[in-house]
Amino acid sequence: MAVVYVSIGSNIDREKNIKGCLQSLAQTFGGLTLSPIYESEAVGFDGDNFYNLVAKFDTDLSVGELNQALKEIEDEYGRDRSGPRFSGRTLDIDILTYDDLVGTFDGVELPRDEITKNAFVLLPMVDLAPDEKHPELDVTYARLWFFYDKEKQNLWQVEL
Ligand SMILES: Nc1ncnc2c1ncn2[C@@H]1O[C@H](COP(=O)(O)OP(=O)(O)OP(=O)(O)O)[C@@H](O)[C@H]1O
Ligand SMILES: Nc1nc2c(c(=O)[nH]1)N=C(CO)CN2
Repeated sequence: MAVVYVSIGSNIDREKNIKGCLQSLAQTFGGLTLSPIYESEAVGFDGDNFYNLVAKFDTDLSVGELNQALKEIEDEYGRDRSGPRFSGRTLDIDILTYDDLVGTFDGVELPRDEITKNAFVLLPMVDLAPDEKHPELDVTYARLWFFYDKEKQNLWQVEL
């Protein structure tokens, strides 16, 4: 069994899509541990605010199989892959870490570099695993958050 952390985001029909995503993930992978949900402004493009969270679960799937399974869940929620990379999205699920793997596996870069770049990924990761170490940097997530430039992004916790 591998322990996986994934980030989940939506800025179109976001409450419905996030709730549906969590149901589908639970159905496919069993028990999930969830961070709080955060709202933040769209980073990188001018669009509606996002909801984001991080989920932790166990899986026997390989990295490639997991990536495929997550894409199928994205597709269930009407993900349109034809638009520009930075545009509104019904549902985005990205693998952040898979055990302590470092490198590129079936086209998936691990750990995902958004962990250290975006508060909407790093803060929910800190909520779930403050004392765990980032596999590549060998520094705890709590420490990464301590050094994160908090001016860079405004985000606030929401209840669905
Ligand atoms: N850590 C990762 N998690 C998921 N996909 C990854 C990762 N690293 C690389 N990839 C590759 O990037 C592709 C992402 O495709 P997708 O259609 O989800 O793009 P996107 O969601 O528009 O990009 P992003 O999620 O970065 O905004 C995946 O098929 C995968 O091959
Ligand atoms: N706040 C926020 N901004 C984003 C997000 C996201 O999940 N949250 N995802 C993006 C593309 O993956 C681009 N910008």
